Amino acid sequence: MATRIWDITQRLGKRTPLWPGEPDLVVQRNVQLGPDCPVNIGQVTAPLHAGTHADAPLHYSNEGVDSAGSSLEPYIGPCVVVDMRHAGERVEVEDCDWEALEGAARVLFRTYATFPHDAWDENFKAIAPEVIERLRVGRTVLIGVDTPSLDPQSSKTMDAHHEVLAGDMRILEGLVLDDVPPGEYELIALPLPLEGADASPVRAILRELAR
Ligand SMILES: Nc1ccccc1C(=O)C[C@H](N)C(=O)O
Ligand SMILES: [Zn+2]
Ligand SMILES: [Zn+2]
Repeated sequence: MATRIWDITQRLGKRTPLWPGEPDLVVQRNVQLGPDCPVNIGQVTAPLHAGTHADAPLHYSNEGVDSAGSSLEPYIGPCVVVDMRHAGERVEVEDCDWEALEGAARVLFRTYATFPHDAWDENFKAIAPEVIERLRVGRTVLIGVDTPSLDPQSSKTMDAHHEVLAGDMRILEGLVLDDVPPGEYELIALPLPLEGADASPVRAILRELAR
């Protein structure tokens, strides 16, 4: 039997919801295939936090590494998907099943029943910094969310991001977890080696674990 794969990546296009105030995501054609030209050639212009992406530490610290400088280790390996749909406006310590999270190297939080592909959701659930702190102490290396940020849209202090920084963990945002049952998987979500970039788009997938 072939190993099952879940694509947990948002499509990038005109309809991709963007953080308020960010410039449009544009895929354009610069060269057109025709009688005098053998190929089509395009160009993409996009905010680095559009769609499913990996924050680089440079996003929340001027001393942090950029997307090119980050190790790939956190972005590939065993992970746990947990269902947090029951949480309130923030995922709190008491909302979590700490038995399931014990020793988890990578944790993906599902908060949406249905991912909002067609509209920006300004009331997305944030993750409490105390949750990140506990994962940091437990040696988690990567935290992923199906929302646009770990911190609330209005945050000026980015407390959850700073807990991530303290543990030198990595972050994935904008995952699509609608079709993924809670449980253990292999995660593969590699950032591009973009120099000077504070984030990178990723193609994020989960693979069924061999049994
Ligand atoms: N575009 C922004 C403009 C202002 C403040 C934050 C953003 C973000 O994109 C947040 C991001 N997704 C993050 O949490 O890493
Ligand atoms: Zn981001
Ligand atoms: Zn972030």
